[in-house]
Amino acid sequence: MLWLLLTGLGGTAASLAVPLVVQRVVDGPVARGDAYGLLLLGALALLFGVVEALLIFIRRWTHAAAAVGLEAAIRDDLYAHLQRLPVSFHDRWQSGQLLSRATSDLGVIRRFLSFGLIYLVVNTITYVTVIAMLLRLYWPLGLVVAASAVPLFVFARQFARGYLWASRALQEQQGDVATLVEETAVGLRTIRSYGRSRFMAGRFADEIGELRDIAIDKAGLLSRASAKFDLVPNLTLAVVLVVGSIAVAGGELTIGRLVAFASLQLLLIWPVESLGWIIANGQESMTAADRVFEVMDTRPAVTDTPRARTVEPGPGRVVFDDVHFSYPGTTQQVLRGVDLEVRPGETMAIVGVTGSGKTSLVSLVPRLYDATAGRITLDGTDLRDIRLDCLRGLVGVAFEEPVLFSMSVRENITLGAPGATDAQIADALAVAQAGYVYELPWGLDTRIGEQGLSLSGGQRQRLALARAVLARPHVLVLDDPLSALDVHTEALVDDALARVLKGTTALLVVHRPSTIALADRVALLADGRIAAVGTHSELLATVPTYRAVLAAETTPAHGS
Ligand SMILES: Nc1ncnc2c1ncn2[C@@H]1O[C@H](COP(=O)(O)OP(=O)(O)OP(=O)(O)O)[C@@H](O)[C@H]1O
Repeated sequence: MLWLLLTGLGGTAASLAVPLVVQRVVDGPVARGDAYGLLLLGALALLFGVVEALLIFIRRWTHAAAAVGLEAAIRDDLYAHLQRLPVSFHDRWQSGQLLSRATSDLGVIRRFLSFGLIYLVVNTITYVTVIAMLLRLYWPLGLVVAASAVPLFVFARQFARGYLWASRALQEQQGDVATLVEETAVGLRTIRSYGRSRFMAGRFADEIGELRDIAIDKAGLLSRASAKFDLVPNLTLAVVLVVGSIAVAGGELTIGRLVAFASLQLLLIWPVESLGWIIANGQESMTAADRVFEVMDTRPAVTDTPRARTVEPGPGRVVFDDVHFSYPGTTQQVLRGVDLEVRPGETMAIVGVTGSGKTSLVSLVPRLYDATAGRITLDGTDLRDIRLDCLRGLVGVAFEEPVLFSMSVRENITLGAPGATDAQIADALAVAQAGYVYELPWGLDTRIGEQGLSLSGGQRQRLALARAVLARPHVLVLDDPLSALDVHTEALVDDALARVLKGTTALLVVHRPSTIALADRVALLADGRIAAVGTHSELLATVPTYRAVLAAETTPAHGS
């Protein structure tokens, strides 16, 4: 950046020197008919020209590395920050808006840092220097040129205000379009199967149309402002030429001085003309920076407390102690005083009607969210007192919606256990009944498509289950991980899973009675509290609500 600035200033100084040489050429060698003097001054002008060209070359050469380097560094910070932000942040934000901030907004900022900002500094210094030189050459005309800054200032202010609004609108709209593209790509099957392709295309056309309209309005603002900016120096030049010629005729000014004056003034045309573009670029990057900082300034809500420490794996007792929970930014109390003890090595099934808060309850264990009141302990230590990376190493999770990344099968499975051997992977795959991966074209090294879309729902769930099991977690959280499996495969997985669950403390959100059989005990969640805890048969015999919940969950699952 320093190189950019120094070469920018050096180049401008060289170009400003040329008119002063011209003045001396006209008033000296040309007036006297001195050929040798002309050659000398001509060579000097050439030297300045060469120096300017060299500096421009260095500036262009260094600019890419500086600007692209800055952009990459900011993008890196933004991505790292997004990883630290809690799940609740991502619940609230459309991914397209994040995408446009990480891509197009950073591009706008880069353009400003590499061009706009440099030209703003260089052009301002050029402007002030030229005005000072003009005042020195012939002050009455110098004052005329200086006064032309007043209308420029007024136009610039008007333009800046209008443009700020338009830039923000354009960037928001770009985010909305990115969101729509992302949603369409992810939901393509649903859109196709409902025959809504044309409807979605129409919606996209509307959004794109709005983007186009804002962009055209914005371009209109810039072109109107540029025309005004253009007019001012050209009108001033006309005044200078007329008044200057009269002054030369009256003997107050030499021709050489007038030529130098006019040449210097021509050097002002570019800084003034570029003003519109620089302001536009500045306003765009200001709104882009605002948008990036909306993300950067969001403090991660789930973080390590100063007391947080690394703990050694203990027996694995998980205790919920009067746990209350509402999602950030909402008033609805999802959990209202949950008391539950999961004993070491025990598998506890969580059962409740749809929307009763089962997923919310188990999300608190790996601290995807923090309880709003009460506490959860692991072997007697409050979860908030365990370092996050340690806690997440101890707790393995598989959710109903399995997310697979655009990587090989092996990389997907070993996400939580990067050093796992092939034998360990084979064991995990066997538990999850996911042996089908060996039949894929490149076996474990097969790259699976975006979100594993080339696999079936059941296949994806089994991979996600293998991933959770492979990490040999101390506490396993399984949120209905078998919902997409057919009855036969589920039975096979259940058998294998039963062996894994034997030695592990587990929380299992389940709907189907067949999976409940895996659990040692069952907790019934109702009205944000644990209404009953016991073995499946105890609850069946003594708790009518339990029977009702299971009946309600079983009916659609078995399609009868
Ligand atoms: N990210 C979120 N932000 C705000 N509210 C949420 C969020 N996720 C869930 N909720 C609300 O919290 C309540 C409990 O949802 P949760 O997903 O925990 O229920 P569940 O028992 O797991 O349901 P299901 O059996 O259908 O999976 C619901 O009323 C839901 O609307």
